[in-house]
Amino acid sequence: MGRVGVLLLNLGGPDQIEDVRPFLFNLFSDPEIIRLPIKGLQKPLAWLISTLRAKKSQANYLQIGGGSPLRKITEAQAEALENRLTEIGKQVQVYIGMRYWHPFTEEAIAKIKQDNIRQLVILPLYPQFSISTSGSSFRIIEEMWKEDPTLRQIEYTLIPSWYNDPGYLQSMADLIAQELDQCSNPDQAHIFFSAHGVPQSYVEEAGDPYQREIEECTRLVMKTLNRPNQYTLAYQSRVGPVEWLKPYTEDALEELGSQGVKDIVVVPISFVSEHIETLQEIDIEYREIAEEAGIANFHRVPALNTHPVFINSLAQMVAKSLEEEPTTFDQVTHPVKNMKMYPQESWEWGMTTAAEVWNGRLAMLGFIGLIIELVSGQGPLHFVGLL
Ligand SMILES: C=CC1=C(C)c2cc3[nH]c(cc4nc(cc5[nH]c(cc1n2)c(C)c5CCC(=O)O)C(CCC(=O)O)=C4C)c(C)c3C=C
Ligand SMILES: [Fe+2]
Ligand SMILES: [Fe+2]
Repeated sequence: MGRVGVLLLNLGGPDQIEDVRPFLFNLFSDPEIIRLPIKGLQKPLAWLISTLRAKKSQANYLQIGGGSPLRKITEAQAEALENRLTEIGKQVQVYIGMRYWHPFTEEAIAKIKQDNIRQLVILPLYPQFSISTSGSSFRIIEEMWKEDPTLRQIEYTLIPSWYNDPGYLQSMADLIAQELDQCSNPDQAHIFFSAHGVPQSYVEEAGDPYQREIEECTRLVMKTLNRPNQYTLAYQSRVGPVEWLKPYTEDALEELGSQGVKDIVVVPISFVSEHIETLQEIDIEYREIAEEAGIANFHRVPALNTHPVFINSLAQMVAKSLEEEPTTFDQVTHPVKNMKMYPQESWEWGMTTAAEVWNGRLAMLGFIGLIIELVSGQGPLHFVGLL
């Protein structure tokens, strides 16, 4: 057996404030994030939205020190995983491939080639699969594989999602229990799972398994926790004009407040590191909404980061995956039958409901409106909440 590697996939985040706009441009250039029916519109629209959104997004990053902690945390996770793998007798090199910022997935793959890795485990740091996250990363890797015969000589296995892994569930339950025990009346506190949202159409039209995996994951975390607390699942971080998975976090908080709930413990469930949506959105924005709704005691469970039980669970998944038969990307970029990744034949003008909806949306926004917005800073994108 030749050299062995693990490729950790993650989203990436701006390291400093100047990175915010180009980071947003990369994000909105991804057809798995904004699904446009015409390829040629993707880059101009990404340029427009990233330029218009940059100010608001920068203000949020400034509230958490001017950049995302994601790179440092992911590096610490990679190092901890490598050490744990060594302890269990596996000599493995761990690489980090971010989708929208440094170190990019392309850079990681170049190093993997250079280091002459013969066997590779591809492990997204997203517990649940979504077309918009793991799916998008798998797609660009698949494209690199198709174009490069040297890469095709690497044997690889891929772990599409691991929301039901017992070690992961245990580490989540441990952190929740610790936070509950800081409440004055631990059994009375309401556990509030806040998952990152996706547009409803991903689940309903494109067959994204994300919602099902999130629901199953929260159920399993509660089972592992084995406490009598009530719990709620809601979805945060909606952007843009379309409907996202419901209930929205802000609505669910208000509802709990009106029911007289006084203590909540918020659990970020779709991401394993601290990042802008835990440190800014939950800790600042949602805390304020909760307090205004009368929820006096707002607790938040920290992200897993380098929790030893969690790192060990990743090491065990890698060790198990190394024993498995090598796979092919097609098996994995389509973990669910009939799930629609981009590009697809049916994403043609007027051919599908999705395309029709987009035709309507684009017509509705209108390029004139976009120009008004650019010049005045006020217009349709403000109105629909993209900015
Ligand atoms: C499982 C987690 C995530 C899903 C699912 C997801 C889908 C998704 N996101 C956007 C738009 C944006 N996401 C942004 C930042 C961001 N997204 C995630 C995770 C998921 N996104 C993380 C962890 C981060 C932050 C990284 C960091 O800097 O720490 C942003 C930029 C920030 C902002 O301006 O608000 C946007 C925009 C869409 C449209 C989408 C599903 C289609
Ligand atoms: Fe996101
Ligand atoms: Fe956000």
